[in-house]
Amino acid sequence: QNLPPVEEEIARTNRILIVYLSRTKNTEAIAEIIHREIGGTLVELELETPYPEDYDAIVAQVDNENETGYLPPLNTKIENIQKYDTVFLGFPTWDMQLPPPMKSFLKEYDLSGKTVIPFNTNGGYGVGSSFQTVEDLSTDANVLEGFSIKGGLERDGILLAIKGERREEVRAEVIEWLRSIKVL
Ligand SMILES: Cc1cc2nc3c(=O)[nH]c(=O)nc-3n(C[C@H](O)[C@H](O)[C@H](O)COP(=O)(O)O)c2cc1C
Repeated sequence: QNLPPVEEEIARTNRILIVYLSRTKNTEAIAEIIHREIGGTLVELELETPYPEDYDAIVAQVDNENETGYLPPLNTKIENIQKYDTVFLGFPTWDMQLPPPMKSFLKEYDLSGKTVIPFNTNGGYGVGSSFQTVEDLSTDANVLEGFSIKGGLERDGILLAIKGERREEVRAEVIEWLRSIKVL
């Protein structure tokens, strides 16, 4: 169709979905930066039964879920996943893996034919197997190069690290990445 520029821009942003999981809000900061740059629908993944607040308790639970392959049921429901052609997926590294709720999301929703773009924060140990698992579970999707950056390290009492001046530095890196994958 030949839409005028403003309508074309609205149609484009209507097809972007940004889904993220975040406990201490580092990944949320990245999601917000992306959203401010390119628009779209921003959705935080919520569980039917939230994880425990206590750090040792969540570590133990996630370990167990990873070992058994348990997929925690989601409270979040995406209406009309078909209307999106680009899906950003944001998550922290947990147990050097993709967090179980993101595995639940990818099992529940069919992203075939879409462009999938992962982004991640971690405690300094990298993405582990998480980006590979996004590839493996996004059947017939076009998975673009992801973005990863150091966030907090709850183990050492560092919760939200992507704030203030650091957030502005990170914003510049996110913009550079969005340009490099040609979505900006
Ligand atoms: C249960 C749990 C497991 C974690 N496992 C890892 C890990 O294996 N490697 C790592 O670098 N960071 C690990 N972290 C740290 C987080 O990846 C890091 O703090 C991230 O920035 C948190 O993102 P958020 O603020 O969006 O929740 C873990 C944190 C939690 C809560």
